Amino acid sequence: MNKIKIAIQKSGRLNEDSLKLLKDCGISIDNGKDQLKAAASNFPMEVLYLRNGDIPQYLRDGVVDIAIIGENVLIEKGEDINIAERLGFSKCRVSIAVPKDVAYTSIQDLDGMRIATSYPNTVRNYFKKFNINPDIHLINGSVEIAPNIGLADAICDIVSSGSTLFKNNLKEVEKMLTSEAVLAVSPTISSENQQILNKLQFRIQAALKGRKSKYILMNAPNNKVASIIKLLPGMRSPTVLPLAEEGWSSIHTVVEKDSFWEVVDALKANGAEGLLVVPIEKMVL
Ligand SMILES: Nc1ncnc2c1ncn2[C@@H]1O[C@H](COP(=O)(O)OP(=O)(O)OP(=O)(O)O)[C@@H](O)[C@H]1O
Ligand SMILES: O=P(O)(O)OC[C@H]1O[C@H](OP(=O)(O)OP(=O)(O)O)[C@H](O)[C@@H]1O
Ligand SMILES: [Mg+2]
Repeated sequence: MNKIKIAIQKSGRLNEDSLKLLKDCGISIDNGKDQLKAAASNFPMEVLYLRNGDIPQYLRDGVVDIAIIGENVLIEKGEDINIAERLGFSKCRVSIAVPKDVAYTSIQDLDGMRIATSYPNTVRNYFKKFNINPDIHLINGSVEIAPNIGLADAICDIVSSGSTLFKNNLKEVEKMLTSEAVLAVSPTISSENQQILNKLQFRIQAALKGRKSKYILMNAPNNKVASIIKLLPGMRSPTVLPLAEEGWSSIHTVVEKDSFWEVVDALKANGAEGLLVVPIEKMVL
């Protein structure tokens, strides 16, 4: 039987969330420890555990059909590779930072400066827009230490909380791009595997939508139901059921996590009682 080959980061920031997403899609992977290749038992899929940085080339060569990869890596070395789905985890940005005590006014200050980075193409392309030719020093890890050891005047690296920059006495001066984990597709994917990808994407979308929403249930006196319903979005419209106690109803609906607390405050102010909040596993619209 034909199987789709997916690349997952072997170890690092993306590994755990990538496997969790497959699990949330109902896909079980027989995972022998330290195996570089594994098969799903209930979905036509084979998993290859690879370095994030190597994945664009494997996609291009058709060694794998799809991959979960940091978008920033595609921007660096996979501009020709399509993104099928944005996955919402491993959010970060790629930025330029300089030592805290350096006065920085604009990007022109970096003309002729040495920049340490693992993302040379990203830096070059960004600086091209400003007509600046940077002196790039390629480093594969611990980039933030470069200015402190006299190796560079500035760095370009991933920033998330900013704590690595802070610990190394650096300040972020240019945000070049934002990134998140994405599902990338090989340009050579076969039509059979494209069918399997469509099935997978359907499941991913249901799992991601479920993560973004909560199911809430509440009680309210019947004379408050109309005003409460006005506050609720719902997938089509909220469900209203009579309670055993005369004059009361139970209202059920789906609320997006981002607006959740504002909605709950408004519901309480409008007479809702006994609110229950339940996580949603999947949402198929
Ligand atoms: N601090 C962070 N916060 C959020 N996302 C991050 C962070 N650091 C890295 N990422 C994202 O996770 C991806 C993988 O990062 P990680 O450091 O695990 O691996 P890597 O060293 O870039 O890759 P490789 O697997 O080739 O060793 C990055 O490309 C980026 O998209
Ligand atoms: O802004 P922060 O929240 O501090 O995150 C940024 C840091 O995270 C990543 O490193 P990671 O911890 O993945 O180590 P690595 O350099 O070994 O990849 C990245 O390379 C930065 O150094
Ligand atoms: Mg890293």
